[in-house]
Amino acid sequence: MLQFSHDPEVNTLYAYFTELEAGQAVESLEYPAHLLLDAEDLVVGLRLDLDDEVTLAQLELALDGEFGRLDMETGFLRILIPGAESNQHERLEQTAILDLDADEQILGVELALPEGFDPQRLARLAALMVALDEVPQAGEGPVVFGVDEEEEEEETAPDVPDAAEHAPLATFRSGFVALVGKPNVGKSTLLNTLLGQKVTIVSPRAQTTRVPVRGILSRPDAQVVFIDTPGIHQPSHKLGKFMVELAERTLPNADVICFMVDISQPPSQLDRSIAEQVQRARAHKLLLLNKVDIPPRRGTTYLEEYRSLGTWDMEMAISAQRGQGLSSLLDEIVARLPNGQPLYPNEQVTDQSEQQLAAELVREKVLYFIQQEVPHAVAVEVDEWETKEQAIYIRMTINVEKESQKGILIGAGGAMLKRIGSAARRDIERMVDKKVFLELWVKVRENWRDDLGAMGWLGYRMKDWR
Ligand SMILES: Nc1nc2c(ncn2[C@@H]2O[C@H](COP(=O)(O)OP(=O)(O)OP(=O)(O)O)[C@@H](O)[C@H]2O)c(=O)[nH]1
Repeated sequence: MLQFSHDPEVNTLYAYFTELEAGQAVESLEYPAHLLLDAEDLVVGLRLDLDDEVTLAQLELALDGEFGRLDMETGFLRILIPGAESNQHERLEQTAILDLDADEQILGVELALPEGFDPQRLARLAALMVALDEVPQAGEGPVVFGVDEEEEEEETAPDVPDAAEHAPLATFRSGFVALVGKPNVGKSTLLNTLLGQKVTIVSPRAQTTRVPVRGILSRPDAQVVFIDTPGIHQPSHKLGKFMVELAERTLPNADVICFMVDISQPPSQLDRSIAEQVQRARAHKLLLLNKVDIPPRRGTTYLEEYRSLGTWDMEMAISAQRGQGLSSLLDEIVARLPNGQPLYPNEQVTDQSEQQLAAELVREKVLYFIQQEVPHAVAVEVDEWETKEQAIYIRMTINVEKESQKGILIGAGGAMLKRIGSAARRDIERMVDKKVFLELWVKVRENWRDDLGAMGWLGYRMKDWR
């Protein structure tokens, strides 16, 4: 487990490798530390320069996860958030304090941040941040009691009043809102943040979303049915063609189209051609300039270039990841929906079943942990789902296209598959609120992405979307 807390009052970042309770940490050690940074100078992890005094046994918690790596030669312990890459680091002036328990296990680290440190540089850690209940006392270790989910939602999701009581139906609004754009601009992140829960998977890799996913937001005056679409791209196989076709099909039926772009990057040819398609639709058209939290390179903003891609009812700068600008966005969307009755029951949040989402969560972990092309060749099937009183037993097959991909997925001694399985299991448990036993198998289905029969078998069938 990896979690962080930030206490701006004492300008300290805490990283925990286990759930801590008051007084658990009884001893401490000090070592030089560095912040690990990504290409945008944002913190994605930390490095501790350990020495021989620290034994491997003491590092069990720090290394028992998808985040910790120890370089035996240098003694560098690197803690990196899943999916991140770091190519630079920043040495901290003060040594880090490692908190140890009675068994001398290293439980977590306290890092004094440099003076004037901009907390926005911790943005990448957002998903792993927990509330700090109490400023730790020296030697006592940080005190944390899990995430307060309600509080977390309030921070990110816009304030949506309880939908139990409707406005009179004559003034009630409802309709479909398509989220479209090229891969990786943040469409799925936006949907999850708007709904305050995960209904669609997210990854740093392009072409994560494969089929349209509906996310339903109900409030007293309106029901908005968002459609997260696959990123429109130049397809190189039948699966890609299927994904793009499904995304394009949402355009004619949408009441509002949110054309999403990544404002930290200049527009590409793909942005231009998607903008042209959007312009041809009859819907209201909003230009969403996402990722405003990323500082523009050399002060350049691409606002004018994006603006000139079409005629927009409105443009809005947002950060889907941090929830910035989303309340006003929601109001602007609702104002453009037609009068109409709710399309789904109030309590329904998505059209995805738990089984579909669980399979997607497994694919999400593959996208996080495995490099190169392999994740794109993966399709996950649920073979068995048996709900007992206390637990759910799930068996899934991860399909790949080649034997070599199967090898990568399983990893040495099955290590990679284990890693994927335990990360996915944790997420599925959170979703179903039950203990989960997850069994994963890997199977080769040669070139399934170019085989319509196999695609259909794996759930990518055009007639299901007519
Ligand atoms: N800095 C920053 N990153 C973001 C923001 N929104 C999304 N991201 C990141 O951008 C990457 C892509 O996000 P997704 O939501 O999967 O993008 P998508 O447009 O749905 O991608 P496809 O499924 O490939 O079409 C992920 O690593 C997100 O964490 C944002 O507002 N700011």
